[in-house]
Amino acid sequence: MVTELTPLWISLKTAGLATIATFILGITAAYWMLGTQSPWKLVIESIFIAPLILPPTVVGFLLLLLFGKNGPVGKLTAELGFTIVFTWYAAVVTATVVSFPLMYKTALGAFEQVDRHLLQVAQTLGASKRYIFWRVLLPLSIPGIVAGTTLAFARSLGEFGATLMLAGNIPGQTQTIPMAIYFATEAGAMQEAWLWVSIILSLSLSGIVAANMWQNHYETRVQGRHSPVIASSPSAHPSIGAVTVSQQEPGQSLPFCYPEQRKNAPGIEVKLQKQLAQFTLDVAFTAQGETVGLLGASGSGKTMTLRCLAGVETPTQGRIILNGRTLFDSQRNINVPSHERKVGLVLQNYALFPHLTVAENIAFGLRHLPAHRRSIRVRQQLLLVNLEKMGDRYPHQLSGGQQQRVALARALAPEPDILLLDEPFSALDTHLRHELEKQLLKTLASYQGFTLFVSHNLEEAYRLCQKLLVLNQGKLVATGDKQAVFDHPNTLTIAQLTGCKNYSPIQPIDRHTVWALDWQCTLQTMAPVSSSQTHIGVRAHQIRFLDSFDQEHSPINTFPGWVVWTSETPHRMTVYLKLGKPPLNEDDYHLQAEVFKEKWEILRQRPQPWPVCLEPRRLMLLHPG
Ligand SMILES: Nc1ncnc2c1ncn2[C@@H]1O[C@H](COP(=O)(O)OP(=O)(O)OP(=O)(O)O)[C@@H](O)[C@H]1O
Repeated sequence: MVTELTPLWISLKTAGLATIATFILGITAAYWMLGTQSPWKLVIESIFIAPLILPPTVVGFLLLLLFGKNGPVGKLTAELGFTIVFTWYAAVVTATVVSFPLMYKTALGAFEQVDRHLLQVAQTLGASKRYIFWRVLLPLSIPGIVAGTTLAFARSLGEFGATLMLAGNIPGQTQTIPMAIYFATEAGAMQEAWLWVSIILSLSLSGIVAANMWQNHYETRVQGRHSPVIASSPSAHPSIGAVTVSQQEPGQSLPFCYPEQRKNAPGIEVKLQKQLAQFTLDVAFTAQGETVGLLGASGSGKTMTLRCLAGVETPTQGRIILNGRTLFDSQRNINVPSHERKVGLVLQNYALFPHLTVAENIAFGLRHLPAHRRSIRVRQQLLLVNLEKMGDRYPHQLSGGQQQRVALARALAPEPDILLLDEPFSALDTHLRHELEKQLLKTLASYQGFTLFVSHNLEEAYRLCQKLLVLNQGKLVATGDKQAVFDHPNTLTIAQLTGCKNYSPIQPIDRHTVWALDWQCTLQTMAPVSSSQTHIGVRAHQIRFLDSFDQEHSPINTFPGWVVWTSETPHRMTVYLKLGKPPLNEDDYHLQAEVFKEKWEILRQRPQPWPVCLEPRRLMLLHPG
């Protein structure tokens, strides 16, 4: 049996060209779909997917209407002096159309898998959409795209029905392997049919096996590789080895100092509203070259505020002015894109680019610099965060604390006007938190811009920031110097959000005396009581235990207190107390007091009740809300 091999070449030629076309069209369509807000999105998506679910003969029929001599494309090509129908080009067209949905869907799935935070951070590092596509989105989608390309090739190779209708079965011209199989079987030439079946099976299966093997290999390299998977342009890869240590070494030479408010530092003025389906953010504040803590319960709008400042979220209305530069103004229709805002963003999960080394991550925002200066800056940033030996590592080869420092170095490298830190310590253990807090303080000491630090942790915010903003359900309920915010919370909500655990409704008795309804006691206050104040509060660590109880000579606001139950931490004891009379059960308590363990060891020896003093200067009179 001598078999003419042209079906093999025609199949390879048409499938190869169709795969190239599908690759370009599928990725372009997927990328467009990823970013579009078009109301026709669903309809367009259905059209993209249709060739996958329609019978091939229907696809062929529709293509015939389009490319036939009376169809719009057919007429156009006729005018240009050629026809597509019944040529091998027609086989390329049909193979492209039927394999397109596979490429499109797989590429879209791969794009959607890429962590959105990576793309947002890339924007804040000054990268354009195009740069982000080539440098972040595409490299991170490679396994999906390879899978899509393989499937598209296999599908193109196997296309039969639509090709038969549009290209026909012309031996030596349009006859592909599937047609050769069909017509060999029809003619009873089973050996020939078997040969073609074996060829197409080997081609398709070996393609899929090769793609799977490559994918496994790729994933192994991504999880534990030592060299980049995707070759990037040399300009984007600074050669940090070329920099000598005689360069400035900020990490070593910087004297440690608390980041004082910088007198001549530029400022930020923020007034913004963001309306969401179930939530409204409404904040206004100003700050100048200082570290400001943004405190608030979960869901109070801290991250949303940060996102609006970073430009990855558009406020519904308002104004953001940074160093005299308007970043956003709804009235003047100004919305500076994220990549032009000069903001540094450090997220909870750090969002390091997993396919780039530490040095490449830091260099990401330094594309505008010439290679040697970029290399120096990367080196400086590595020194600043004490990671000078880690430049060649990949993020997965770093500990959580090291990753956090890389994220900080990356955000600071382009010298942003504003540094936004979204709970950067939340993923770390207590020891590391403290270490990195010290590191952050040192780093911020050399940073001239304004820092907004989001945290749930009151003590952390207190240690790191000079000024505090307290958010409650989307509204700023307190702003000001941290000590003032903690000492004079003003409202019940601020007291609670700043960690006050003891509060009771009050009835005023005179200008400096109230009846605390929940605690069942009369209290003298240092501050005068106003009629609009509805509650009184005292912080747990400010409750005093006196040595002895003397009705005559005890300080004012001293009451007998019984311990209801206790809760222990490594260094402190929380003591739940009932004032005035013994508790009925373990839920019957008035106050929580916190004492160090040493004090507790002394207290616990004493007979109850203990003299509990709520000093007038420690009592906070609170407005509602
Ligand atoms: N894309 C969104 N669409 C609709 N609502 C959203 C969206 N993003 C956030 N929200 C809502 O906005 C509110 C504020 O969210 P945000 O993430 O700013 O809170 P947060 O204070 O940072 O909370 P946490 O401390 O838990 O991170 C929440 O009620 C949240 O459900």
